[in-house]
Amino acid sequence: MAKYSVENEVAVIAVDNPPMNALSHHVRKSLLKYLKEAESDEKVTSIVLCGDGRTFPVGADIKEFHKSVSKLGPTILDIVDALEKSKKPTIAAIHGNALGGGLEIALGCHYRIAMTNSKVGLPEVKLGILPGAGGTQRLPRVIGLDNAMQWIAYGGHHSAGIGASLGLIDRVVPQGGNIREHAILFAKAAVGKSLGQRRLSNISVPDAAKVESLMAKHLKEVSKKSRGALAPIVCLQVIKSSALLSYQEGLESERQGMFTLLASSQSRAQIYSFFAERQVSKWSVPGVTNYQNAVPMKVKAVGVVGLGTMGRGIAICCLRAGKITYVLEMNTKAQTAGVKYIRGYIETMRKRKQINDQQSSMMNNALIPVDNYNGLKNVDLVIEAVFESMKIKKEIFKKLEKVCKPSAILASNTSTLNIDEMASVTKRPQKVAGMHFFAPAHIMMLLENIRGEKSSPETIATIMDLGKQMRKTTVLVGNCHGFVGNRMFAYYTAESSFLLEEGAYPKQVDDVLLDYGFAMGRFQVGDLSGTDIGYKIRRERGLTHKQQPAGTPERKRGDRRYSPLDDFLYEKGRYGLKARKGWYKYEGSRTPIPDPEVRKMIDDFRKRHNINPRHISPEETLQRMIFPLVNEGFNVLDEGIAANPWDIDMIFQHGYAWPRHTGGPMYYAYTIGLPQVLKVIEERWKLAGASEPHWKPSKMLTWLVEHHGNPDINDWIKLYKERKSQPNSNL
Ligand SMILES: CC(C)(COP(=O)(O)OP(=O)(O)OC[C@H]1O[C@@H](n2cnc3c(N)ncnc32)[C@H](O)[C@@H]1OP(=O)(O)O)[C@@H](O)C(=O)NCCC(=O)NCCSC(=O)C[C@@H](O)CCCCCCCCCCCCC(=O)O
Ligand SMILES: NC(=O)c1ccc[n+]([C@@H]2O[C@H](COP(=O)([O-])OP(=O)(O)OC[C@H]3O[C@@H](n4cnc5c(N)ncnc54)[C@H](O)[C@@H]3O)[C@@H](O)[C@H]2O)c1
Repeated sequence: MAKYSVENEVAVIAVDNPPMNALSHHVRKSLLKYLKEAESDEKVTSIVLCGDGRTFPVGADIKEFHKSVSKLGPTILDIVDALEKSKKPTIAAIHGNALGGGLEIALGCHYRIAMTNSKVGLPEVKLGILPGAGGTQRLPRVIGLDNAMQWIAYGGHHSAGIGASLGLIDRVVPQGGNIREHAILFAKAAVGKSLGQRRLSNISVPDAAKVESLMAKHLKEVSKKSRGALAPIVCLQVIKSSALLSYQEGLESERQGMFTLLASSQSRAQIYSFFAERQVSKWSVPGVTNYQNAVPMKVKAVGVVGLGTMGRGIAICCLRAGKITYVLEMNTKAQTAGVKYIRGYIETMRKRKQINDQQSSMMNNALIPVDNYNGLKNVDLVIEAVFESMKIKKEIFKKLEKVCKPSAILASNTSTLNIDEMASVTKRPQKVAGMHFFAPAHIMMLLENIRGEKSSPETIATIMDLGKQMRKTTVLVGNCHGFVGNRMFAYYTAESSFLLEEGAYPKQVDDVLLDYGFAMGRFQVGDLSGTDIGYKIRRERGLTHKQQPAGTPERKRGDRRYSPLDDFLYEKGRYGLKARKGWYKYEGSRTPIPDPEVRKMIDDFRKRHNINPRHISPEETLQRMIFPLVNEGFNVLDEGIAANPWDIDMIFQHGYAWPRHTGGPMYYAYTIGLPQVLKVIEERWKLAGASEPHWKPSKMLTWLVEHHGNPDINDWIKLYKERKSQPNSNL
């Protein structure tokens, strides 16, 4: 709804649709009604449009997309038109965020004023669509093509100050000011002034002459940054029309572009992702606790043990979240290097103006290096990030148990190991949990939090809350080897090596993944993270080539198929980018170059095992990489290790850079259709047999297909768990 009042001859229309004032159908109806009322009321000389509560409208109601209600008029464009055509000056008074359709209605207004801390932007591209209420045609007319392409194709949020510097915002209201009062005064002063040039559809695009070169520049950038995504490209094509066509023709191109994008599976996947991101914070442990009733502990001070690759990134996350951060490292050199790295990073943030001088000195003061466990006696929570060894981790947990106050939570950043086993050496298993960060910890958005068997509701609530304070996409999962992400990802990695054995080379596999939309292929990522990481994990599990007793078949571990190619690579000192050689070689830059030495290693291996290499199609490559991972995803859901398919999808989008426009592995399977996915898995299972158990069709997947075909992803858990809970379900 909207609220209407007239103050001092100024009509004030305030959108009132909490929490974000989205422009839902009922809001659009009421907005247009009040606009007409203000227009026809002779006592009204000007009109202010604003948002009640937290914010100016943040755009269309995303819940209405792909539903019949979206087709009900008036549209946002009808409102934009009415605002622009008004004979009385219209002023948008922005506080909070003016995003998407919200900014488009502000662009329909003759003037825009904004609170200094407000944000503006057209983020539709992130939903796989484009600004569909004239934004692609009006924004370039105010801020120029180059800026508009940048804003729309990347969907960023920009400060009011930046907006003002580009001519989008006519006045910035300082902190503490009352936006509504300022807008009313502004509106009074605008009465009687010519509105001709204030109607943005009347003016031309300032840098229209540069359209071709700008188009080439931005197309190149988006194809690199958003590989495989349709929306950024369609956005650019439609913005181009603003420079070459009339406003009306440009609008038609916008309409066509919107139809194309709305009809694509990508927009559905991205809208799913928008809600999934918010859904994961509403965690629940069925029958035990959930986000609404568990109360987090207050965490003022955190300890980080181990200051290697992960520990330093984790410490930065803690400092950014305002925590006093004690860091303990056993190796003096590593301690000095780690502290230097963290302080250097704080300084970089300051130089980039991500933090101010005061914040920088607060963070520096909050970083406290200690050289023994006693130094951690006052912390509320410890995150252990030492070598991936159960023995070492248990020793550390025993020490922490002794020195830390009884209320302190003990968390491990282990990527694979059993949290309950670590908890078992303490007297506080209810206070033990996993906090699995992804490398680099201060950059990657994912935090996979692991609840142990005995973790208390307070412990779970605290680690989830801490993730939120760190602004991470924080997903709660259960305890098992590799948890959700690494457990599923192991099959993706394993299959990639099997593909090499059978006929592919690293670049061939990586190219397929790049075409799918990954920013990097599996072997490029392996080189970037370091091939030693996987090796150490395999060594901890006794799997590596060198650990096997004489006579062990090279391609088997127990009765399972195993590819030793990754071990051979490591044993040749090819540790990845840091060694300037891994699956690829690197000559002076980070560009991966296929290396004949690796090719020879693979060829020799095939010869030794009498493998006749065959051509492997891109389709088979993709299915072999992704479908076992999806199959394991269903096992993870079946076991309750992940609560929902979108939890898995968020883990992969934010922890493994899975392309957002596919929605994630589980949503992708849904897009393809579960029956088709199962068919391929079953065929492969027949071929591979018991030595490749990751192809054994998941019970949950099989049941869903047999009984429901391709049910809505939102119903998977409900349908399956209902059936599973029935007696004699055999599930
Ligand atoms: C604004 C935010 C940055 C705030 O972040 P914050 O972290 O503070 O809060 P949350 O993100 O947790 O949000 C709280 C709560 O609100 C829900 N919510 C937020 N935004 C919307 C929204 N736009 N619609 C619906 N619900 C919303 C959110 O889900 C949370 O609730 P939950 O229960 O899930 O916890 C941040 O919220 C944010 O980034 N929001 C989205 C901003 C955005 O993307 N805006 C663009 C929207 S798309 C758009 O505006 C399109 C326009 O160009 C118009 C296109 C017209 C084309 C016509 C074709 C078809 C059809 C559809 C109907 C359109 C009507 C029409 O034109 O007539
Ligand atoms: N590197 C990754 O990509 C990644 C990602 C997620 C999780 N992890 C997990 O994080 C943990 C750390 O991994 P990393 O890559 O940072 O390892 P790393 O080898 O870079 O750092 C580990 C650090 O711990 C220190 N250390 C070892 N024993 C110690 C002790 N008893 N007390 C204090 N310090 C000690 C070492 O000196 C070293 O500096 C592992 O459990 C790993 O599985 C790693």
